[in-house]
Amino acid sequence: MQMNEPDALFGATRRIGPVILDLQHISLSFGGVKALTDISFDVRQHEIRAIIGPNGAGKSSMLNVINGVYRPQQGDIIYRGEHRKNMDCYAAAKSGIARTFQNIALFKGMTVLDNIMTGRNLKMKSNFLLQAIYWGPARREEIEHRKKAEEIIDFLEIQAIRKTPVGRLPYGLQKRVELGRALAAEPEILLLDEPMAGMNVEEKQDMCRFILDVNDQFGTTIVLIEHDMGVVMDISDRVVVLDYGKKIGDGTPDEVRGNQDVINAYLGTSH
Ligand SMILES: Nc1ncnc2c1ncn2[C@@H]1O[C@H](COP(=O)(O)OP(=O)(O)OP(=O)(O)O)[C@@H](O)[C@H]1O
Repeated sequence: MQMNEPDALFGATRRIGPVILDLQHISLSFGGVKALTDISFDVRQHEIRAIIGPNGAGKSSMLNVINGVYRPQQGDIIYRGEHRKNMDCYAAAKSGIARTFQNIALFKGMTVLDNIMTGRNLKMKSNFLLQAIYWGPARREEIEHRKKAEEIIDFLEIQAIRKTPVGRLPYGLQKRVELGRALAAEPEILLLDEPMAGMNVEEKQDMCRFILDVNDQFGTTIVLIEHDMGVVMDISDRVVVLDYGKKIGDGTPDEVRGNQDVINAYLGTSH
């Protein structure tokens, strides 16, 4: 699919920009298991890009390649024009790629505020010693970071639970806190692994609204894996479809909906 005129495709009101992440011919195996075979797709600045596919299709593996958890045996990753054979977790986080996980990865005994503060770690400049004695620049920095965390708490409408230990919260709210922690890193690209899994309808609506608001108000580029087709088709600009580690579709929600290979893959798994 030709993507030369993004504004024409996405409408004048959206600020979809140039390609910022380009994955070319990515292949990844675990022993004899081919998780990804020759996958290529790109992500444009400010867009919401979904990755869908049946169970075991390779979606999480793809996110893990993007943020450096997995190193592909073949292929290239071009992020902000820089070519790499693989990403490195720290470098990915440092250069603006944040993510949430399929299974919530928060510190359950810590409060909402403190969990969100952990998302600021890479932004902290003062050294460990200054932080430990909470002196001078470290103190000023801490105040700045807390202010940012409080802004995120307001944005996600979780003021009432800011001092509650995360482990005491219902699942839907924990997912929202996890989003908050990822946002605290002020990412350029946000990777969301099944942000709505296990949620009821109301929680899903809230999460959809927050994802759209993050994209709209902060201009964050979003790459998400989601099983709920209604959600995917409603909020995504473009969708890439994987099946058994291969790409079988890529395009706008309407294009993907009409793709016979995609229809077959989904009908096949439902039997
Ligand atoms: N660390 C690993 N070690 C061995 N095999 C793995 C590993 N991670 C993924 N796989 C295999 O790679 C394939 C793709 O898995 P992956 O989790 O990426 O799929 P998925 O589309 O995210 O599935 P789901 O929707 O069920 O989460 C599967 O066959 C899986 O068993």
